[in-house]
Amino acid sequence: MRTQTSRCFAIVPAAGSGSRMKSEQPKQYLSLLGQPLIRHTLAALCAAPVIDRVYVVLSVGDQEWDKHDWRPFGDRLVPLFCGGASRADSVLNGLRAIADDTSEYDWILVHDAARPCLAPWHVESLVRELLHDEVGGILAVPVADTLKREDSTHRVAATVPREGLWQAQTPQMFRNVMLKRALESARNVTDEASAIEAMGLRPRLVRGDPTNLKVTFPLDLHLAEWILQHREDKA
Ligand SMILES: Nc1ccn([C@@H]2O[C@H](COP(=O)(O)OP(=O)(O)OP(=O)(O)O)[C@@H](O)[C@H]2O)c(=O)n1
Ligand SMILES: C[C@](O)(CO)[C@H](O)COP(=O)(O)O
Repeated sequence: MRTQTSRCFAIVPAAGSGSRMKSEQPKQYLSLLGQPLIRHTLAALCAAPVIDRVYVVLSVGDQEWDKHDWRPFGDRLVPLFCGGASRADSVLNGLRAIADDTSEYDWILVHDAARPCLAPWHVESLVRELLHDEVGGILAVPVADTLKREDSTHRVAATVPREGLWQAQTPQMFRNVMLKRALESARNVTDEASAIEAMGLRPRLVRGDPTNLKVTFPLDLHLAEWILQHREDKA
């Protein structure tokens, strides 16, 4: 799955505050099956043979990282204390921080710290589908529900056709140089693909599944727990 000229690296933005979780701790450190949530995320990425190294972007003032033992991951895991004001800023700061250790044509897989249920097959499908792609792409799932647009009174203004609509997930995989250029000129993007699209390019959609959920609201923590427990039961 590798080419001789380019390697794959992961960047994990983990400098958010998790305001929608309404918890005292940043959500990436909340306990999930007895471990910090982010540990599940990093373990999944560090276990992927196709990924050379995992860089985790933490906020400059992170008080939690050093309270945990990360030695089992060895030098496959590198913390960078350079998070920014937005997710896009954190990713861009991370890319700048690793510039000397990566080449322009290496692949970068950006994955939210807040998606702890990443499975080996998610990473394998993404890399297999995109390794020879000119643009890169993202994991995503087709929208399954009927979509409604609201009016100002919370009544249905319209039913929006869902054909061709997908929900973006992570990892999002792009060439180092292209991603850096895209994020340097991007404004208010919530994912890497949006920055690439703004350059006139069209990222590929690689089908994932809903188990790779983002922990955003308190209920999601319970869903993530259930997913991981049942996946472990199957192993
Ligand atoms: N300035 C920021 C904001 C977000 N993130 C990271 O981006 C990922 C996805 O963002 P989201 O789920 O929105 O996390 P938060 O910004 O922490 O949550 P909220 O929007 O509820 O505050 C998370 O892993 C989060 O830590 C980041 O690295 N730097
Ligand atoms: C990148 C992302 O996970 C795709 O679904 C998502 O956009 C990031 O979350 P945010 O809440 O928009 O920061």
